[in-house]
Amino acid sequence: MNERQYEEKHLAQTISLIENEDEMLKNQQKELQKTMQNQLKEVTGNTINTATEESFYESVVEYRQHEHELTLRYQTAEAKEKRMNTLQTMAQTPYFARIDFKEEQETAETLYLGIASLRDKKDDTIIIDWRAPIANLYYEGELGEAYYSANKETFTVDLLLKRQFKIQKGQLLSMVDTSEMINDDFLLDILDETSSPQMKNIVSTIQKAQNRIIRDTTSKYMVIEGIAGSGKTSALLQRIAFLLYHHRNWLDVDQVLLFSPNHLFSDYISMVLPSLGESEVPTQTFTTFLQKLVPNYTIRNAAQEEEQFLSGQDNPIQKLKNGLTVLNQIQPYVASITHFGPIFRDLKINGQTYIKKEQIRKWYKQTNSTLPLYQRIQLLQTKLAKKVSGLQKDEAKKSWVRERAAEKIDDIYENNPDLDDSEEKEKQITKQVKQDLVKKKFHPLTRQVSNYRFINFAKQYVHFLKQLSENTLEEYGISAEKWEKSIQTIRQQMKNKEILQEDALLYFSLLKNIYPVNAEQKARFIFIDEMQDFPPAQAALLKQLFPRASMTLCGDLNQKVFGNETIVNSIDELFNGEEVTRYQLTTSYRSTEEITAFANQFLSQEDQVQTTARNGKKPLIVNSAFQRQAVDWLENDLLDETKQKAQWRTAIIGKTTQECNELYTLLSESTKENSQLITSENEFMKRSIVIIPAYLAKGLEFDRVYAWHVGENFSADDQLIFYTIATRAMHELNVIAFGQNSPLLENIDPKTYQQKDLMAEI
Ligand SMILES: Nc1ncnc2c1ncn2[C@@H]1O[C@H](COP(=O)(O)OP(=O)(O)OP(=O)(O)O)[C@@H](O)[C@H]1O
Repeated sequence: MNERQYEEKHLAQTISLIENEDEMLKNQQKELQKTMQNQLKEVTGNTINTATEESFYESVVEYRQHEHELTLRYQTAEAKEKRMNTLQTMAQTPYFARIDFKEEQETAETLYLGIASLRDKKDDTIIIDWRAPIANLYYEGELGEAYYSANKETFTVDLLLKRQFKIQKGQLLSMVDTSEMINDDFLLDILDETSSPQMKNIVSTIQKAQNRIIRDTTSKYMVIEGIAGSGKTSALLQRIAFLLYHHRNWLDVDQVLLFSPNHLFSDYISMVLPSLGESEVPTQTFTTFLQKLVPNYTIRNAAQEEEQFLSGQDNPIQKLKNGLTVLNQIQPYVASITHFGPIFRDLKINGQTYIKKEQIRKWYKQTNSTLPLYQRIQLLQTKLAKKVSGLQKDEAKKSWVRERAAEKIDDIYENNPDLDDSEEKEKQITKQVKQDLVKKKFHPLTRQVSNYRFINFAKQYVHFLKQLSENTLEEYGISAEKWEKSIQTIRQQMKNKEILQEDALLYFSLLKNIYPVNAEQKARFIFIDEMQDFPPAQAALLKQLFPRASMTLCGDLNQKVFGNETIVNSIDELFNGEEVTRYQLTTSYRSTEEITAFANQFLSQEDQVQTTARNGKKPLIVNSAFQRQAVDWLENDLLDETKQKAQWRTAIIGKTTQECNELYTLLSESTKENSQLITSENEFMKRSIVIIPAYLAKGLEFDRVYAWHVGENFSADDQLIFYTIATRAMHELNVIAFGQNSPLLENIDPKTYQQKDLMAEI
């Protein structure tokens, strides 16, 4: 038997083991639904009959033992369900690599690496989880002396073999032995594959630099910077899977918060964790997160709206609020109002005042003045609750209550003829009815007290904004007049129960310092993707809310598409004095060398060394005389589907939604049928050709990209937008220009692209 035949046989045996375990768990699930007694009787019969490979179960005893071990391992129905999902994925691709090694005097061992572990009937390990410490030998070890660490100890082994497999649908397609890193051809093979509407995992080809990020369990705060397509998102998701495994004794998916820039992107990455055998971690945008904290207002996220992204103009007020300056002033502000107390409001029912704000302030002043504001407010709340209950007692004595109660009692006795009509019973019922009547009337008041609505938060927020120093405003170039005007707008918005995201954040932070807000404290790991578009104030709030949580931030300053204040420049201030581990990823796995070289010319940052993994065609710039000619060329080119291109996913990326809409109307009916216009983050990519504006395309990737209409609409300041568009392409990039020339394309090196001049063809 040669090596290939050996591996094929091993693969078949492994798949049968997987199927057997799956079968066994399925049966266990069924049995769980029956009674304990039936279960005991039936388990043996059922499951043994279903065993497909006779030799597998040598005896009932052995089988029962194995079953017992499985039961112990996957105790709950939920764990069984999860394991069965994993087994289904494993039945297609049980493993992707094999390592052989020898530990000191021991005999050589062979381990296969997969998305989860698998044991045979003797409980011997057949497949090891890629996240197990020893699996690191595959990602980092070289043949010969190699090391791995487990439980803070380092073990030396003699690494004898590293073999990679390509297995699909249970079939061994190829295998290759490699000495050092993951074999280049193997990686290239994977990178050459066409893209898919949903991101794939990279478990079989994780690169050394990515592996360090994924397996870092010591850094509390981590910042990953890297060029477009260097696998930041991939590493981040693999890291989540790794941490869920590493901390499996206590970490649950609901303790992981994953922030993504928009819903379209969330959908794109949603299958990665399930494909690794993990439950999906619900991805959220910061807006949806904040909305839960500020439920009384509808949050508008103008920062992510297209106009702003396109105008490229900074909105100084928004910039100021999204930075750390204003947020940092909340605590001192709250300290400054503690003596006098916050702005109170009358407690009213239907316009009638029951407790005046002046009275509330008096009671506030009686609370212990050495305590911080939020504790004094808690004491005040207790006092108010008592007062409201006193008011209720007084109310119960009023004539309307007596009259309504008498009516009710008549009704009660009429409807319940058998009811005990003794004097005592009637007295008891009357008391209850009176109480209920008063309670109902006072319900709005009790709610106001329990929700701390005796404080006028909207007014307080406005007061906070008003006292911001002129110096602070000046720093951001904001005149006092402009500031005042913006405050008026906020007032109006809040009256309409609306609030801008940057205000909602500050408003919530203010609330949090005035009374004890019950925000969920569960998060232990926070992940932020595309951090270049995540303002510092947002990260700071997360840090305040979850002080124990570890944070992983990743992004690329070069793909900053919103003209906002960015976290990247505030890292030092944000993590003031705390250690932040920084990682850099400098190889692009997405785009070919040619596309990367072309796109790099639009970078504004001082750059790191960059490498790429693959080669392809140079990007093509198509110069057309007018729009119709450009559309015709585009439609023709889309039709030209050679065999390879037939499977490709294509994006036509416009600078604006408007331009995308316009292009769509110019397309022929047949092109329209085959393509999908995406203009909102709430849509999903369904077709293989999408027409999409730049700000929605960030983070996504396509086999082929057409940058639509790169003319005078792209100014010299739009470099980063253009960079983001160009780096969405994996294999082919076309830049379609018409109208006046764009200053962007003026100074680029002619050696980095090919050109097609349609004007000459007229
Ligand atoms: N180690 C790897 N093995 C195979 N493919 C990889 C590897 N690392 C990254 N890739 C692939 O490269 C592409 C880009 O990865 P990813 O989207 O994670 O990069 P990114 O840095 O987040 O990009 P962007 O900055 O554009 O958002 C994906 O198709 C991903 O599968």
